[in-house]
Amino acid sequence: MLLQPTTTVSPKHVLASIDESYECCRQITAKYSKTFYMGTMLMSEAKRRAIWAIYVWCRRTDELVDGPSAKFTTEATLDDWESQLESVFAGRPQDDYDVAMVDALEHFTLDIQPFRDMIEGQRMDLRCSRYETFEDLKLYCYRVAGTVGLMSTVVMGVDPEYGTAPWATTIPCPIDEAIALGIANQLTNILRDVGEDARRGRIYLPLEDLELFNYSERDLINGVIDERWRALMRFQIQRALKFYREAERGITLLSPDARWPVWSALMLYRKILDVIAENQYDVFNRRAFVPTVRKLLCLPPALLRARVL
Ligand SMILES: CC(C)=CCC/C(C)=C/CC/C(C)=C/CC/C(C)=C/[C@@H]1[C@@H](COP(=O)(O)OP(=O)(O)O)[C@]1(C)CC/C=C(\C)CC/C=C(\C)CCC=C(C)C
Ligand SMILES: Nc1ncnc2c1ncn2[C@@H]1O[C@H](COP(=O)(O)OP(=O)(O)OP(=O)(O)O)[C@@H](O)[C@H]1O
Ligand SMILES: [Mn+2]
Repeated sequence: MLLQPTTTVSPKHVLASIDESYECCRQITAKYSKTFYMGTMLMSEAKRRAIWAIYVWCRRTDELVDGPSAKFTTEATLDDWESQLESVFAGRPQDDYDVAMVDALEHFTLDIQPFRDMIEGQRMDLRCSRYETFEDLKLYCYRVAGTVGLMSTVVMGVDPEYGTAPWATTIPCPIDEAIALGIANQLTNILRDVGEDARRGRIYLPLEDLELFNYSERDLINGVIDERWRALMRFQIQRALKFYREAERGITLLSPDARWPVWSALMLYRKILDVIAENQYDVFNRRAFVPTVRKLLCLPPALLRARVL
């Protein structure tokens, strides 16, 4: 599936209908991410359609710096993509995929800022290939993934029950927890893809952490797996788990029909960390992969937690 339009849309071009556009977004979500698609299948129709539209917008943004034509992406490409985003928020779709986004924006009051922040995260990928400290990496993770948490939370909604307590003046919104789940997912993704990224000349693990474990950039590029590496990886996994724990606390505040999907997405993604450990931290030669059966096995415990926590 080609995610970027090949031609500029002329004013006379007839765009896809709303239903066609959502159907395209559904198919792309299903093709690119079984984990998130499975999560959306547990939501109401309106919510899941909006999440598919957002997924496709995020996937297209990511493809600009990560996809097959990434070598042609410049700052100007991202500036144009940001202009297209402004058009979508002004209710003017520029291509078939935008149609669903414009419709989703009519149903949910999404803020444009997280979308802009994600594009800024992609600019970081153009400008730098190393992160000195964890604080630097955390900003990157907020931009490319914490933002997804903010976007999704608006669609999923919070439980109105929390606003009915006599002392409550507003309904609490688990913003920090939503960002934490994005960061946890991104850290997991970074650990899974260490080898692939190194082959593309990119190191996301903070250099200060490499130094702490006396493991050099050269070791990483050569894929050296020894006790230093395993200790470094255990440290990274523990850090990701802290973000997952913070995220867990926010799920109870979400609208009841969103809790199961989010618990499932959390458990399914976190499983990747278990697989990395089962693979003896070899993220250089093998991709940590959670088989579909194991993913399905996560669904009943996720339901249980969604009901009782
Ligand atoms: C179930 C649900 C609500 C899912 C949200 C689905 C969604 C809109 C996902 C967008 C994902 C996307 C394409 C982002 C672009 C940047 C990127 C690639 C980020 C990485 C995602 C993983 O994708 P994948 O494994 O396919 O990676 P590869 O490209 O294959 O390498 C990320 C790791 C980020 C994903 C972050 C989230 C899904 C945020 C999760 C947070 C919430 C749903 C908020 C929950 C609320 C509370 C209160 C906890
Ligand atoms: N950038 C891409 N270009 C083309 N196809 C892709 C791309 N990314 C993923 N895919 C397709 O999507 C499928 C699933 O991708 P992936 O390896 O991310 O696993 P997944 O089962 O979707 O898990 P997750 O939901 O955790 O990402 C792959 O088999 C691949 O065919
Ligand atoms: Mn994927």
